[in-house]
Amino acid sequence: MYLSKLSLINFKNYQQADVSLSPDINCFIGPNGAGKTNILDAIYYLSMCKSYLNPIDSQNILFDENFFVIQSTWNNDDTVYCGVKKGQKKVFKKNKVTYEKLADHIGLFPSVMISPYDRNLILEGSEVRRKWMDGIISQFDRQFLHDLIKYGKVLSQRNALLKNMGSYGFFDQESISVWNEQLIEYGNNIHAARKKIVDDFIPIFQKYYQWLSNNNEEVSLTYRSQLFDSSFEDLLAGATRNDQRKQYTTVGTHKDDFIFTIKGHPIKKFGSQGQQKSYLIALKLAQYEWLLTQLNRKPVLLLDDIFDKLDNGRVERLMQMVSDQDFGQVLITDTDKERIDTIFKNNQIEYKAFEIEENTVVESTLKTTV
Ligand SMILES: Nc1ncnc2c1ncn2[C@@H]1O[C@H](COP(=O)(O)OP(=O)(O)OP(=O)(O)O)[C@@H](O)[C@H]1O
Repeated sequence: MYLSKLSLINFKNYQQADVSLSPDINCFIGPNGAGKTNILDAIYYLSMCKSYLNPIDSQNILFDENFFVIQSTWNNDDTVYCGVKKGQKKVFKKNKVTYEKLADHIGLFPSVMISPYDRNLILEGSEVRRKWMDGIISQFDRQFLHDLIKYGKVLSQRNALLKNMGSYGFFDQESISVWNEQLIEYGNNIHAARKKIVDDFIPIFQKYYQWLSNNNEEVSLTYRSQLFDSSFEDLLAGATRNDQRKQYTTVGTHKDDFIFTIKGHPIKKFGSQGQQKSYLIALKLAQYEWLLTQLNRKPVLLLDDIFDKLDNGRVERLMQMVSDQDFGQVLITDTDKERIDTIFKNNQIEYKAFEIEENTVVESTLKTTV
């Protein structure tokens, strides 16, 4: 699965851009703010029907315009179209046929982005990590996505009821129990799916981290959930008073977390910047391998600003890995032409280069040949 052609109209800083890509490695080079990440984000849109960076579609329209269009050709054959117009519903088409539900598109043109914004996975609260893990599962497990949406709806109804009862100063266990049943059903399914993926995911993730760090450091990932300690029924029963007092649901899978550690300690506190970055890259490469296995198609790998904070050994091992045949199409951004050229020449890797200047993408003459 690879993207052969990409055309942008009024997407972020691009009034118009047309790019013909190599099925292997593509590098986008330009100064800060040139629009390198925006190219990767356009591809992420085609894959996931949304921006990786800005969830508000209309804010991805070029300033002072009222629509954007992203068009693409995949494997020189399939076309995918994304159109956003202010005040209108987003339109997605595959081979000129409009999707009724965007969810039907997810998983057909998979991609994995590795970006400096992934730091949030380590630094922020548990919600970011749950969303990331749930996003992976949802790409191949429609039932999980359904259960997740239902769980969210039931949870907000239950919370609204608790708040309502709190403000009127009464508590009716029977009304609450109506929601408990559904919460338990969907919650147990979510827990089982998260547990399954983590069990399978850990060895893949560790394999990539070992490779990157040259077997130097031991890392782990643990799924933490209240459902490991008690059944959901017992948790809810035990939390009745607390829920009543706090006026929201204090137990359940919406409290789950994924704990990231290095040498047995939280990576957030005890990992260096390079180790944290390596950890995130290994997580995302594991995500890549996982999706490839589940979807049976190679995702496009989007590497944004990947070289920053990594030592030369890790950079070289990473580039050797992604240029290997296990990976398909790769897009890389960097500010430094010389660095790109040196890394690829040293590793005898061929690539196609693009330079970005003044909101224009130009195919570069820079190209290494093995
Ligand atoms: N809706 C928009 N309309 C016009 N320009 C936009 C819009 N959204 C973002 N931009 C511009 O896009 C540019 C940022 O692009 P991008 O993040 O792709 O840069 P980059 O080349 O990756 O930079 P860096 O090397 O600093 O990471 C900024 O100049 C920003 O003003």
